[in-house]
Amino acid sequence: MTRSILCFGEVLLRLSAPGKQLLLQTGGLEAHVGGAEANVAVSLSRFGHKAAVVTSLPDNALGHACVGELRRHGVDTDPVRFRDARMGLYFLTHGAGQRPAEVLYDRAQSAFATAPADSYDWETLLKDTQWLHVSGITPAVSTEGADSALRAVKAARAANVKISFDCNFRARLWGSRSPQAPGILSEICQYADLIFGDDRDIAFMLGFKSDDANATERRRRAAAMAFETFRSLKWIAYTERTRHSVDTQQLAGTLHSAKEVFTTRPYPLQGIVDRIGAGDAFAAGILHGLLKGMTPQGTVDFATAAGCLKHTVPGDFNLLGVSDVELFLSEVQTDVRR
Ligand SMILES: Nc1ncnc2c1ncn2[C@@H]1O[C@H](COP(=O)(O)OP(=O)(O)O)[C@@H](O)[C@H]1O
Ligand SMILES: O=C(O)C(=O)C[C@H](O)[C@H](O)COP(=O)(O)O
Repeated sequence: MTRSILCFGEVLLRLSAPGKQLLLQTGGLEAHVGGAEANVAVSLSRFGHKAAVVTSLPDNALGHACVGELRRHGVDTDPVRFRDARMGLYFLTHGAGQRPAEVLYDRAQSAFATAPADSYDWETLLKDTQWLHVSGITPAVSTEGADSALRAVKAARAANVKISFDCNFRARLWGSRSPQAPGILSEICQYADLIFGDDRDIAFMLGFKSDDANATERRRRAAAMAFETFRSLKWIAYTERTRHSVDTQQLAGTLHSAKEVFTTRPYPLQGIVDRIGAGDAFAAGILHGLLKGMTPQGTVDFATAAGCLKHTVPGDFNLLGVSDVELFLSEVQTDVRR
């Protein structure tokens, strides 16, 4: 049976301070499996698609526990490679009120970051696959990651597999390699059918100043420049977050084709439980719509609803299914379903 999507990237163990506590305030840490690309795979699997993850993990209890967690949510982990190297971690302190969330990475020299680019046999891995999903985090983690991501998208293009790329800019990961970032990210975008990225990502990659005061106009101009520059590109999608505080925000979604723009209304987000992974939930929603042949408006509505709902689920993964998203979109007011 054809696989809907292969997601390539680092699977991370996330260690977070409980509730709204500061890191190590009371000594406890909650563990969740995460990582941008794994989040997309889990969400698509929960939406009923055949999703697989390809990554490199340590050949120890941590690496095997991560694989077990992905499998629990129906993700195919056969392509996962195990190596004798460390687990990539990130520490998270949730935000509250006027205090933003804080991510502390501890992933240098991880099994994924040090995996040589020839660790992955893309020709075999991409067989019978409709989409490859990669993100800008992989080239940011190491030169090996950058080489691997480029090899992956080139192989996907050669095999006629569609390419989804989430720009996911992470300044703290690029570090001293940041001058190389625009060149590497835009080379990957040359192969992409679908990009998740807004005007900031596009301006950064193409090296222009995005200074139009009107945000909508700024995003539309940037998208037009991306369609002109990246010749394989068919879709650009992003969310727009309006922050009143860390706990009270609004989220709206946009999907551009080369000729048209589809947007949603801003949805209020109240009592946010966990905002990490909302971008990945949105990405999975867009991919779900494209895989299902939904209309562009239906696709961005579904994706934005999925992104909103992720804010209610603790952990990196959006574990909600299609019926949960449809209930959200129906705007039926209920506090208990029974
Ligand atoms: N310094 C930056 N340069 C270029 N793009 C950036 C920068 N910081 C963030 N971005 C991009 O802006 C977009 C919004 O980022 P962010 O506000 O962190 O929200 P989200 O969690 O929805 O990705 C993302 O697509 C991200 O890649
Ligand atoms: O930063 C990384 O390297 C990670 O992969 C950690 C998180 O899982 C994703 O960053 C979630 O990203 P959002 O969906 O944009 O909140």
